[in-house]
Amino acid sequence: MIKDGGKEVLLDLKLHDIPATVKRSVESARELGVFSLTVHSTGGEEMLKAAASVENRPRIWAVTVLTSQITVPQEVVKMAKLAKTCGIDGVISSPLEIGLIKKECGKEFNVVTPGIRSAKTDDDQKRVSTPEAAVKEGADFIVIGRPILEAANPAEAVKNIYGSITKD
Ligand SMILES: O=C(O)c1cc(=O)[nH]c(=O)n1[C@@H]1O[C@H](COP(=O)(O)O)[C@@H](O)[C@H]1O
Repeated sequence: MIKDGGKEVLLDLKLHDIPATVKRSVESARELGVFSLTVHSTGGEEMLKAAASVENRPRIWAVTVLTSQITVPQEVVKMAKLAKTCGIDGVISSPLEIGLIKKECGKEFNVVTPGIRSAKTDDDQKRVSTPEAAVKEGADFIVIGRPILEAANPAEAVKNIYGSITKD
């Protein structure tokens, strides 16, 4: 239905399982025509390689360290490098590590960033930054949930965020 409307689907299941099961899941996602899907980089080298080995597959992005966890940038970069070595197309990381990942893994390696907050909030996200900062650092995609879903006027919230990232 979404595809029929000309839109792309991110299947955010964060797969984390034995290599054979993850491979089968990627094949199923391919049959559904999804644009991209997520796996946990902590699933390890064999799992990541199995996911990446599927032919004509959706784009795969590996979660480095969840944005709800406190960590150091070096740990995030370590997971990003592992994912890249295994043939994964990019990573999910917080906006705070974008520059470092791009520097270490190259500009073509996708960086997708949740943990986007225009103002300080008291929720579970620990490594956050604004939409403007994420785009400026080179994020390929930004993921924004509650600041839109829980806004009094979600359409207005989207308009404001879009305005903030498209002004020069
Ligand atoms: O893989 C993800 O999408 C993801 C990874 C991560 O490290 N942190 C993270 O928040 N996400 C997802 O991004 C979305 C962020 O939502 P909000 O925190 O409401 O903006 C949620 O759907 C999370 O599941």
